[in-house]
Amino acid sequence: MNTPASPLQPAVVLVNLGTPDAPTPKAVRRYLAEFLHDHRVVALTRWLWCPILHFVILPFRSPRVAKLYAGVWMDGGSPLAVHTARLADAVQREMPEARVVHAMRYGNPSLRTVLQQLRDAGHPRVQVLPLYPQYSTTTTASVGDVVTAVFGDSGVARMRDDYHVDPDWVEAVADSIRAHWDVHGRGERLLFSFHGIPQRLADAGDPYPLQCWAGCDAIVRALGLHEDEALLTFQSRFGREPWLQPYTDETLKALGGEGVRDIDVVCPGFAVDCLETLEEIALQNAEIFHEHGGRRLRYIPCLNDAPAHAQALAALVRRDLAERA
Ligand SMILES: C=CC1=C(C)c2cc3[nH]c(cc4nc(cc5[nH]c(cc1n2)c(C)c5CCC(=O)O)C(CCC(=O)O)=C4C)c(C)c3C=C
Ligand SMILES: [Fe+2]
Ligand SMILES: [Fe+2]
Repeated sequence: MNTPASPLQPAVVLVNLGTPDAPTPKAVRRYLAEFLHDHRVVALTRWLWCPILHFVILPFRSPRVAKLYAGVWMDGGSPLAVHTARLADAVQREMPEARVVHAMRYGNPSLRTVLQQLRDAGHPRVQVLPLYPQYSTTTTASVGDVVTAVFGDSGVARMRDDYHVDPDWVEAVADSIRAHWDVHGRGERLLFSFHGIPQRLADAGDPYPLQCWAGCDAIVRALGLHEDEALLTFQSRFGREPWLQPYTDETLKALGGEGVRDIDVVCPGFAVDCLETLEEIALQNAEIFHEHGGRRLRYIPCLNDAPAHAQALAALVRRDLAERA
């Protein structure tokens, strides 16, 4: 937290998922252990899940995933950490009237610690914005758990649930796609790839897939695309059960086989670039597309700390704070 503290100001906390502190098996293991112990992420009973996690997933996944992180690591750290910090700085510049900080649900800076510091500093209003445009019990609700644990029902802290069809955000994403087309040219299709969740959770009422569809629809309309020019898929499967479909990798294989040569991919479920966009989409899925006959997969970066992104988020937070004034 690098902004001078003024307890009378409202505080704004931008929360992202979290990421390892280093691209090493040890740091990745520590991060995955915290992440995958969260009941919101894996709800299996602990006597069943803990042996699988401690004896299979953590020992085997950590060294493999550490190599993937090493391939996208930036000078200042993991892309998710660097871009989230820069985004918080950009929102702070848009909101001099508030103290804007960022926190991570897993890893550092720890959400619990950041919230405790803000509570102890006596900020009268704390507005929490999870950097997930679409609500999911696996992500947004987990942030809510920590907010409730720290602030209880004091009324000091409030959290926004989603912003998947916020007009400023939709326009910022659409503008970033247009700007990318202006510089790099336009592929035959625009594929929207969102992080998946288990299908079981959607069946139980998690609104996440509906919000992905609604947001995608709004962006497609803002771009004036025909329905058959855009596709929506889900990436980042984890475990063996069915996740939301269609899957991104399977769709790219099929498109390559159908003779589609150039494709653009955008990931509006991710506020900032991270392992899942820079490695899974821009590297792994680009290779899959090539292997199946595609020529070029152009990845359109996340909004990151673009001024339009910071302005859209600042406007959301300002509205949320005004409702409580
Ligand atoms: C954008 C929203 C996200 C949802 C919904 C989500 C659900 C979800 N994720 C896992 C398992 C993993 N996700 C991992 C990385 C990761 N996930 C998100 C976002 C969402 N996850 C982001 C932004 C990232 C990247 C973090 C980074 O450091 O860059 C990982 C770690 C990487 C790996 O081991 O593959 C796992 C594991 C589950 C199980 C889940 C819902 C049940
Ligand atoms: Fe455990
Ligand atoms: Fe994830």
